Amino acid sequence: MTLRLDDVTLTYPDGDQRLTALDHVSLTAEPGTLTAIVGPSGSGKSSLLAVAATLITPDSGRVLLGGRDLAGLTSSDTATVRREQIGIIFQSSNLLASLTARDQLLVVAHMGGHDLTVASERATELLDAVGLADQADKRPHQLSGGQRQRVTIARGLMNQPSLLLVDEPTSALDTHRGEEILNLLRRLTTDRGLTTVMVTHNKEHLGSADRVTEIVDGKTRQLANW
Ligand SMILES: Nc1ncnc2c1ncn2[C@@H]1O[C@H](COP(=O)(O)OP(=O)(O)OP(=O)(O)O)[C@@H](O)[C@H]1O
Repeated sequence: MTLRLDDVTLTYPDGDQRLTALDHVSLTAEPGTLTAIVGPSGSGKSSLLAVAATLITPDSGRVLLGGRDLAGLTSSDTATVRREQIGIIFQSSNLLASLTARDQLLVVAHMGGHDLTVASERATELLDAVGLADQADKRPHQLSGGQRQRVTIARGLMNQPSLLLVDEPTSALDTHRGEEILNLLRRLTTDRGLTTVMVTHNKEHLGSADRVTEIVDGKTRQLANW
């Protein structure tokens, strides 16, 4: 599904004033494409992801998913959209220490009230897709950082989202493992027709992106050559 942010402004309380985190931001991300968001610390990248994830309602402007304006939805409908259509891969992956890779995925299906037989097949398929078919019974401490990030990505895809939001997927990884994760995200985006929006600090990763949007002081601009 296409994600569209249309003239979105978001402010936070800042003493007795307001701090503008997103300043009339517009952005369109299409299915099967990977959009990278770059910008200095504090420029509004995480705020942009949080708005796209429906976790924060902007002060003004519209967020549309598949042409549907999310502002008109009740909070319970918004939660349903988030659960069924949006996969979120945030920096602190929050894998549960006591669960195997496979159970990290199944717990998502369990919370979503999904048929567990279908979920089990899906977990097997996803662990295979991220290259962890033979690591399914390992717990987080038995996996490398790159493998843990793969589990997080597979978990983010468990509910078959159409929009995948990713915050700094390689921040804890060395260059080689980071590249592998980028390649994986690129492949999953293409193969599954995902609309992927990824925040990254790493300029070397931009080659994998279809579009690169820079954000500075809450204002976006699309970079030339993308
Ligand atoms: N909950 C909040 N309350 C008040 N101000 C906030 C809040 N969250 C973020 N901010 C401020 O909004 C601005 C944008 O923050 P945001 O986290 O979106 O930037 P960022 O580009 O993701 O930064 P980083 O790269 O450091 O994670 C910053 O000035 C930040 O201090």
